[in-house]
Amino acid sequence: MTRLFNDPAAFADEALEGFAAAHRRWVRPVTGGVVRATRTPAGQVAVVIGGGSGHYPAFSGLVGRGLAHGAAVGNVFASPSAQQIRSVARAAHGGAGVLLMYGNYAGDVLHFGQAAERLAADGIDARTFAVADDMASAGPDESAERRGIAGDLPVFKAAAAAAEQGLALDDVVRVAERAGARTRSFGIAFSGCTLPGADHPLFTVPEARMAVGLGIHGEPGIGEEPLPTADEAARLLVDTLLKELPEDVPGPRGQRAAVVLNGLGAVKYEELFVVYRKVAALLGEAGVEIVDPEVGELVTSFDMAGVSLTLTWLDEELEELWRAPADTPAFRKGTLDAPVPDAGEPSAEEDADPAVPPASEDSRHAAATVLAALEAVAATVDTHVEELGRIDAVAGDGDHGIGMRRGSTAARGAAADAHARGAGAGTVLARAADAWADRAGGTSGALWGAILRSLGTALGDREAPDAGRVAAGVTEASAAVRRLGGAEVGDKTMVDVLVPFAETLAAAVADGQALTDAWDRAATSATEAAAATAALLPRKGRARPHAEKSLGTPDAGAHSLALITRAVHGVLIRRPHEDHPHDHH
Ligand SMILES: Nc1ncnc2c1ncn2[C@@H]1O[C@H](COP(=O)(O)OP(=O)(O)O)[C@@H](O)[C@H]1O
Ligand SMILES: O=C(COP(=O)(O)O)[C@@H](O)CO
Repeated sequence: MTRLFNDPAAFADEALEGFAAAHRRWVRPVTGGVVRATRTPAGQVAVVIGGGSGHYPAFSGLVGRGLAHGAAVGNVFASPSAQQIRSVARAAHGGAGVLLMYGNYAGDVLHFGQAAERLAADGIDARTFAVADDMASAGPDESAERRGIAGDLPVFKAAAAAAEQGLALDDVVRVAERAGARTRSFGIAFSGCTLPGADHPLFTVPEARMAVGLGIHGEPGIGEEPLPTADEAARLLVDTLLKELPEDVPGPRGQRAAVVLNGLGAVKYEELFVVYRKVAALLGEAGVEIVDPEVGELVTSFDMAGVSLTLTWLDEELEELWRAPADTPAFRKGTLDAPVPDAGEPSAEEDADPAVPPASEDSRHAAATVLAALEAVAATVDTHVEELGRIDAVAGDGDHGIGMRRGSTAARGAAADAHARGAGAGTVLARAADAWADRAGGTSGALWGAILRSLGTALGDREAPDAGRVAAGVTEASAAVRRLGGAEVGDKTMVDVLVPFAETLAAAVADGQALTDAWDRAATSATEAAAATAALLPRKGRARPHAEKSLGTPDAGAHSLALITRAVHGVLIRRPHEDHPHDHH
């Protein structure tokens, strides 16, 4: 249970604010997260890590000398937005490039990838690396699909220590890749976490049972077994990790390994030590030499009761990097001179109030309908916020409603602002797109940003947005989401709704139907397609490792998209004159 909070929607921001206030010796707040209190030395690669809130000390607690140069922090269990990441990276940059590091989740991959592109456009050499250590989330033949859990720590540390040694960006990336390839984790859980403001946990485990193969977002385990003793738990963790060694490790005997026994939030340190005692004995029996073990809370999931074991198989270089000193709020090793905080550069803020480009009267008129549509989107998301969270919690992380509400509310606000300043339909949509992606983060934030951006580009600020333009915009939005997320029809994502919606709309418009009627027909096909996702097995995103559990429940993002198309139709009916904007002339 998370008991102490104010407005749940403000929880992540308020936690970050308090964290920064409490750790001024190490960090200073910037837009989107924190950076080291000390400036990144000129010529040193900056390692910027990040992810959702709710995992402390990941990610902000790992910022300091010897570890990360900055951390971008998203909302609860949602990746930070590309804009947040870019802002943190610009503040952390020491002139020698940036390596962005995060756990392998759809939202993080999308936003960190976009941030790297924006940094490149700013003239900063930026690379990305996703940690994928969790053995439970995909088999060895699909190891690139694995999610990142407590293996984040040794992989981040290897790369950051390499940066601290002065290695060039290419070499820091090489070290990250090598540490990632040699790091595996596996975990077990006894109860799920309860998000701030929620009244029940994201999952429960029956009395006297344990979930095997945990995630760090309240995803249920992939299996269930009787509750073990501490020694049995240790044996399960060690045996699982020893079953899959990296390609270039022929056997455990004689190998040296960094070991992390991680508590997820509600397992006592004493319990962890009882388990560790047996972990150490079993690894010793297998002939593994343990190097600088860490036992404690390193990557958590609010109050989830669970524990995971991580091994990084060391070579000479990785061992030196693992043992190198570090001084961060939550992770210290060896000794470093006292840091000398400096004010650093002012954080790289975006132009807060960019001018609105000129627009034709037709387009400004259409912008009022666009604003009404975005108001209807925010209202329908608000009405269904709990239902969306519930659907997402069946096999995902339960935050779909929260993320969609943050995004759609921000989009409505930005659209209203742009409209009030005389923007055309294209600009209103473009501003709404940026606000949605920036405020929501997460997978759906990135994808909804792309949807609104595509529509905005198609409508523009000049021509009257007739049915043909709207249909072309929706078709481009469908292509953009597939391009960005890599999902196709049948993968059980919003793509299963977006594709039939776009195709039905385009076909009806090509048949000569008015926009209102064509949209009505397309929204009906969207509703049917969303319901049909219940029968699918997820092949992308958070729900993938829990494929069977999701059978019978529709995809959350597919469902929210269908609700939105229907709500927008309500606006088109109320403002049918927008079907025929030229009637005014
Ligand atoms: N690769 C992808 N392509 C398109 N849509 C995706 C993809 N991965 C996930 N989704 C959609 O995103 C929805 C989840 O959105 P959100 O709650 O923001 O996710 P997360 O919490 O994983 O960031 C899913 O229900 C699905 O419809
Ligand atoms: O949940 C996280 C990010 O993944 P999404 O796909 O955006 O939900 C975050 O907590 C770990 O970075």
